Amino acid sequence: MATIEVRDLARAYGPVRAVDGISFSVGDGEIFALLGPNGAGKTTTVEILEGYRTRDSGTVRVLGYDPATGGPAYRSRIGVVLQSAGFEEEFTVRELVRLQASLFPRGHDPDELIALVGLGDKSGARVKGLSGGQRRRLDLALGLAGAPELLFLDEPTTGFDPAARHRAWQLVAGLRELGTTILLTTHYLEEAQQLADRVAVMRGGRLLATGTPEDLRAGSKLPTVISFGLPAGDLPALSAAPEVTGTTVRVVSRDPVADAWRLTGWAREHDIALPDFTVSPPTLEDVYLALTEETSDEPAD
Ligand SMILES: Nc1ncnc2c1ncn2[C@@H]1O[C@H](COP(=O)(O)OP(=O)(O)OP(=O)(O)O)[C@@H](O)[C@H]1O
Repeated sequence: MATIEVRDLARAYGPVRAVDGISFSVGDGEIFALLGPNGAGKTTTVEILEGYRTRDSGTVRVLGYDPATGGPAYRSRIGVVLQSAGFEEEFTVRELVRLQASLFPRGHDPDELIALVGLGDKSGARVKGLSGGQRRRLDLALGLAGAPELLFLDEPTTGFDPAARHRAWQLVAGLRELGTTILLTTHYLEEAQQLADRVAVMRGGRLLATGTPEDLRAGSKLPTVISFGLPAGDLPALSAAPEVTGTTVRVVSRDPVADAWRLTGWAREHDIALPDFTVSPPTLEDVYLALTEETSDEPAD
């Protein structure tokens, strides 16, 4: 059974159709990323699923509950990591995590959790002395404190340095091993590509595409780009005309396997170096940009 089941969900604020009839489901143990530009309707959707906002129409089932009426029984089974939780600044990290864990029937061990998010050496520090990235890690520890079956992660690594981001990714991957279902929103496409089993791209309150990152890339029809340092000698015929910028050659290939084969064969035959030879298929970011730029803000009915 799906952990999250959303059918024809809609919510307007006055004339703004923030969520305009979307349907999707998230399977048990799946990591699902909701992507989209500012104002796409992600937060509205997520907050309806969390039970913090009302909907105008549509059906929503999460862990078998309707979040609008699930009350404390529902809330005790989910974890929420907000973009900017307001903390009690005078508390220490350990005090806050202990307090949060004590609110749930089967909370995690606070010290283990603090170590898990990499705040072990800050356990006794007051919140007011934490850096922005350390606060986000504390957000994560607080979201996990109740050992939730379903975790809502809203832009979990905004403000993280690269090492902290990789740690957070490992942490989320570890949660997957534990079977936690995760609904993630992020503006980092690499994060979605790394973590998500499936992604949904949203804009103007609607879903533009849903699928695995690989499905979206394969379905995008975006080209693979072959690039290399400008070699001596005339290049062989390729599926598209090479573009030369400075000392770099770029081929927006229509047939990457054949072009790579022709180029490498030609280079070996003539003993020519192809420095930095790279074959780059479209990334999730390329697909996302193509999807969201193609579509106007006001989808026609
Ligand atoms: N409480 C509100 N009152 C009025 N309009 C709102 C309210 N909350 C959101 N909106 C509007 O609804 C639309 C969707 O907003 P939402 O916050 O759901 O988008 P988002 O995808 O989460 O954006 P971001 O990436 O910036 O967080 C926007 O046009 C926004 O201005």
